[in-house]
Amino acid sequence: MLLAIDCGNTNTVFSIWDGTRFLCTLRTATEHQRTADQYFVWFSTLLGHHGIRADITDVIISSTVPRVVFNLRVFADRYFGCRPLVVGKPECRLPVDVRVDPGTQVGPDRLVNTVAGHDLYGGDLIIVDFGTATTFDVVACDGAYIGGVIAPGVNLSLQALHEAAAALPHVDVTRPERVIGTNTVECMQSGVFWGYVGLINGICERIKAERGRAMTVIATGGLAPLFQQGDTPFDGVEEDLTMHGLTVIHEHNKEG
Ligand SMILES: Nc1ncnc2c1ncn2[C@@H]1O[C@H](COP(=O)(O)OP(=O)(O)O)[C@@H](O)[C@H]1O
Ligand SMILES: CC(C)(COP(=O)(O)O)[C@@H](O)C(=O)NCCC(=O)O
Ligand SMILES: [K+]
Repeated sequence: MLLAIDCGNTNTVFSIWDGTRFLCTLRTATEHQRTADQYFVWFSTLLGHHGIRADITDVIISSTVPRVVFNLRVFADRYFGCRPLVVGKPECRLPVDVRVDPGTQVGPDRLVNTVAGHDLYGGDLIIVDFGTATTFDVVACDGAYIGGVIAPGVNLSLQALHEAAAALPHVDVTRPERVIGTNTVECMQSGVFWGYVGLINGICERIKAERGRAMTVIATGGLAPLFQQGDTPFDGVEEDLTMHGLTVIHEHNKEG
């Protein structure tokens, strides 16, 4: 069985793939100090709690935080006796091209999303991923990653308002019915939600105009379903897009 690990700047997600389906998905905060032993205590406790017996033989990691990779490598080696595939490292081959400026380091999560999007949808794509940052990945019809957009994440924007302005509280993102708020919380929620809807629409329109063609827009990340309710141009929402991409990349590396 494959253990796929997707480490973002906020959360790290572990999923066990048995070749047909994901047996479970576990989420923990990303902390670079966490040791291999700490990962294992947490991981094995939760598997026990869910009554899952998993015979893990392979591990694949995508990490937007380089410092956590060392301990995740030790975790794979010590507890599953395997050398993990790490997306973005030269030994991990991708089934798609990456066409960006020479020397550019593309976030591995964006490469994984590209592979998954191309596998599931084909064609020209825009992939919107709501993480710590909100990223737009542009995928050509042959599956190549050809660039994109990085915008501040939704929660990061709300957090920044709260931290920078003494009178603004911490609020959660939600879809306000009206644009005009009649109290501070509603005003902030409107600014972030409807502001973000404008950002998503505007960027997708401009990408399509720049490419001069129709494109399929896929959204992923925890907040994708929320924004689907806001006049956004999503043709599909795929909550497990990154995990799917990790299984495709693992398979591709096994093949040859
Ligand atoms: N379903 C959800 N509802 C509300 N907020 C969410 C949801 N899923 C994730 N978030 C928030 O979105 C932000 C980004 O989370 P995540 O997608 O895990 O980012 P990353 O991949 O960068 O670690 C975090 O602040 C997280 O708490
Ligand atoms: C843009 C990101 C910070 C998004 O990461 P996330 O929000 O998933 O933690 C990450 O993909 C990254 O660090 N990228 C490197 C720069 C680039 O992709 O061009
Ligand atoms: K992510």
